[in-house]
Amino acid sequence: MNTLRIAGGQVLRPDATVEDADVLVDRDEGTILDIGADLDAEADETLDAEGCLVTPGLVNAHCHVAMTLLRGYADDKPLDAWLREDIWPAEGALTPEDVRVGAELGLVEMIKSGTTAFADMYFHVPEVADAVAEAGLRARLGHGVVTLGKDDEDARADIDESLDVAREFDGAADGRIRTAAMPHSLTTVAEEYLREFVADAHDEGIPVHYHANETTDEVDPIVDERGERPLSYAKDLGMLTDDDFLAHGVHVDDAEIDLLAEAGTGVVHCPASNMKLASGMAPVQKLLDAGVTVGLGTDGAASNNDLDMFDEMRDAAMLGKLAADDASAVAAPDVVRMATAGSADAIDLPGGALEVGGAADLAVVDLDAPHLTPANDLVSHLAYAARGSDVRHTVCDGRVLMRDREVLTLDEDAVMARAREAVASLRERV
Ligand SMILES: CSC[C@H]1O[C@@H](n2cnc3c(O)ncnc32)[C@H](O)[C@@H]1O
Ligand SMILES: [Zn+2]
Repeated sequence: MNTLRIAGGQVLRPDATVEDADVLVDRDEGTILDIGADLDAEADETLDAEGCLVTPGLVNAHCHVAMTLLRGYADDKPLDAWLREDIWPAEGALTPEDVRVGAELGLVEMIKSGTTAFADMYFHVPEVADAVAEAGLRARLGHGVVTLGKDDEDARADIDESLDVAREFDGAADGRIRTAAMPHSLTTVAEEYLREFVADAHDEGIPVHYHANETTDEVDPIVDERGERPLSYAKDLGMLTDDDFLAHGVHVDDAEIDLLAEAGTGVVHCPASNMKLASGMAPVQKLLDAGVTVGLGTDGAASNNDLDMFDEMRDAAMLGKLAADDASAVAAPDVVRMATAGSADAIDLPGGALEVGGAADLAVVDLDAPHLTPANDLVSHLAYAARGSDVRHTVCDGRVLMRDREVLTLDEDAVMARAREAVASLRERV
């Protein structure tokens, strides 16, 4: 058996306690063999975790990873204008190679900030999947479908591509890649297509992921035209099952929260994107109180503007308190759970907890920094004070993806150089 030992650190356990312990990993199986203070087995490789906190790898449950190329491309606009005036025209000019390098750039950023798994909605998914296979993370990938403005033939071709991609890539990269069918939203895919698309996906056991209840501009027309709330419409369309997960859920009323809790549909909270686009404040504490599975996501780097899940935890805690008008709402252990087990649960991928027999997906956070001193409460530090740049080592599926801040699976400098070139060329074309 080929083993890895993460030695000399403190370990964050699923019950949010912290203990002095080593973590022993079976690299062949990609699982945790043991966690404890007195492990005497020799290991084939050791990662030094002295002065560090070993946490589950962070799980970014909603992203458009190749949008790193559009970071800073268009800021300071609301969602609809931002998409229509800037983002969609630029995305129309992206080549498969652009998406590949954008994805690689995002994956380097994720590895460097302790993220080991993510869910992604984009296009040119084969290129994203190749990049994920090389980088070594886990992902749930899907082709995002928009039928708005398309004729019937193009709309059906987009849906077919989403289903084909979901079939073809499920289980790729030694099982680290899973898939979903991804209608973009309840307003950008017409009802006549949504109903059939969702039924076809579910018939084949493919989960569905979509944006929902993100802005009032999106919610109000649904209510006006149908006389029902968006998530009642989603339920009618069959898109509210416990395999499905939606992004945002900002403008949800109490009845919709009950629908989510009853159905077991996951909600991915994206606080930075919601603040930047001024979309609104999701009622996260209410969702948690109702028993809804809540994960955390960055959304794309063009509306965030980074993929750092530590930032996201802090934003979620701060915004959750404002939304609830209660400083005790969305507390540190809640956001850490959302960024780990909550997200893993929402997108149904392994990871999110450090436990014997579980996935060896972890981040080693170096605590030897002024902003993490003194170590009064390490869960508080993860939620409120730590940064992605504090991550020293990242491990996914038992494989070391970053050691002492050196990314081992992708060439960081080369990826950045290719991304700069791709964007220079894109800017000439758009
Ligand atoms: C068709 S692939 C996915 C599609 O979603 C766009 N997108 C990025 N951020 C958001 C957001 O916050 N709400 C809705 N849609 C978003 C992305 O640019 C792609 O076009
Ligand atoms: Zn999104």
